[in-house]
Amino acid sequence: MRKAVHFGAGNIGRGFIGETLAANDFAIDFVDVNETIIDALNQRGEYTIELAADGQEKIHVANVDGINNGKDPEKVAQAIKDTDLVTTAIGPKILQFIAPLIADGIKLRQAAGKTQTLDVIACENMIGGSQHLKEEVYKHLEGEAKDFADQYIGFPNAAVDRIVPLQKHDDPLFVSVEPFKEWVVDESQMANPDLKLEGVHYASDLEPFIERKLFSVNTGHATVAYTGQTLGYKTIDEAIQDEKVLNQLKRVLKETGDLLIAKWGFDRAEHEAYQAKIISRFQNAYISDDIARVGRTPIRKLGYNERFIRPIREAKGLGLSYQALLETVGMIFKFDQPEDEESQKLQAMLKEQPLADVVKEVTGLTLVDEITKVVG
Ligand SMILES: NC(=O)c1ccc[n+]([C@@H]2O[C@H](COP(=O)([O-])OP(=O)(O)OC[C@H]3O[C@@H](n4cnc5c(N)ncnc54)[C@H](O)[C@@H]3O)[C@@H](O)[C@H]2O)c1
Ligand SMILES: O=P(O)(O)OC[C@@H](O)[C@@H](O)[C@H](O)[C@H](O)CO
Repeated sequence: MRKAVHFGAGNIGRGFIGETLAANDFAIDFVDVNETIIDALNQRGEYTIELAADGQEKIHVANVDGINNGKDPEKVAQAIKDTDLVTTAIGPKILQFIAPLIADGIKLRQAAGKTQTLDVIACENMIGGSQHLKEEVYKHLEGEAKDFADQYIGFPNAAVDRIVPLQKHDDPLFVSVEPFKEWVVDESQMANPDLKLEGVHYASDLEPFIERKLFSVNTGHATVAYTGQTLGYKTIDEAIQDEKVLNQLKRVLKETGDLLIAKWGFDRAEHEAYQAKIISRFQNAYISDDIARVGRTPIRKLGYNERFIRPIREAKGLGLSYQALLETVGMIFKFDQPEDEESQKLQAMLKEQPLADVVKEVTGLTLVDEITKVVG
């Protein structure tokens, strides 16, 4: 049986990556700092996924265990030494913290003379996720270890799509997921192109896929969250029932759709069908997804290359409309969730600094005037 090391035994980690790896006959070492989840994985060696749809089909994932990287970092490096594949779904901001562990694993492979090529796939909602992880890992490698990594380790970018809300069950491993799933990997960046997973699409160029996903699913999802929050809703399914929210979602998708079609030449009818599918996924009555989750880490979501600012910049560059995107950006600045550290940081910045300075700092943007108008 082949082995995989997966960082992040959270919602998408167990709810999608774990399912796909198990279906491809991998034994999985999940790495996480959540002790409850790691202990449960080690005690049971298996868990259950439920599809949130009519019939509520169950999928069984076996041959799993857990490593707590907070307590046992050496064990993680050893696991990487012996593995066939590394994946992550841990959050873009956390990649820098797991990078030293991956570097240590690469050094052990080098010391053991292990020349079997290995791919490290970051399954995060970000453009260039695996290549960003590579940069972080390389900060902990030098000399021959770097040469070894250049030769034998790949960091292919990826796009992963499946809505997995926060889980509220007695069983800490049970995970309810939407039936839809899409995982795309950049084949051109792979070190081991012979290892292909059933259920994963390998593309020669990931960029159109990741932009289509991030600027449709995630820009749209966040729009429902931020518009919903301003109207007092707590979950995506209840917010989207409000015509004002649905209308804002459609306006935003029209703008990102026009941009994606202009940039990548997508067929308009196909893209509109893709958008309609996304709206129906947000409306899934079997899923109750908290606005707090979907809107989480608003400073990250306001980033220069993220789901709002990048399409705004690019639409402006092409002379296309971005008014609805701009309006949603205005709402992000009002996202005030006591349990979200970034939201609290943003609110504190808004109290302490002039609005234009905050806008510039978080978006890295020169369109400060336009944004301050919609926030103000
Ligand atoms: N949930 C979704 O619908 C979904 C879909 C596609 C992509 N994603 C992306 O996947 C990533 C994870 O999202 P999620 O929803 O599964 O989040 P999550 O919070 O459910 O899972 C993240 C896991 O990482 C663990 N973690 C945090 N810091 C860690 C550290 N330093 N070391 C080890 N483990 C650590 C947490 O304990 C948690 O179990 C994000 O980048 C997200 O954008 C999520
Ligand atoms: O994970 P984030 O914070 O980047 O975005 C929140 C949600 O939009 C996201 O997790 C979606 O559920 C997911 O990307 C669907 O594929």
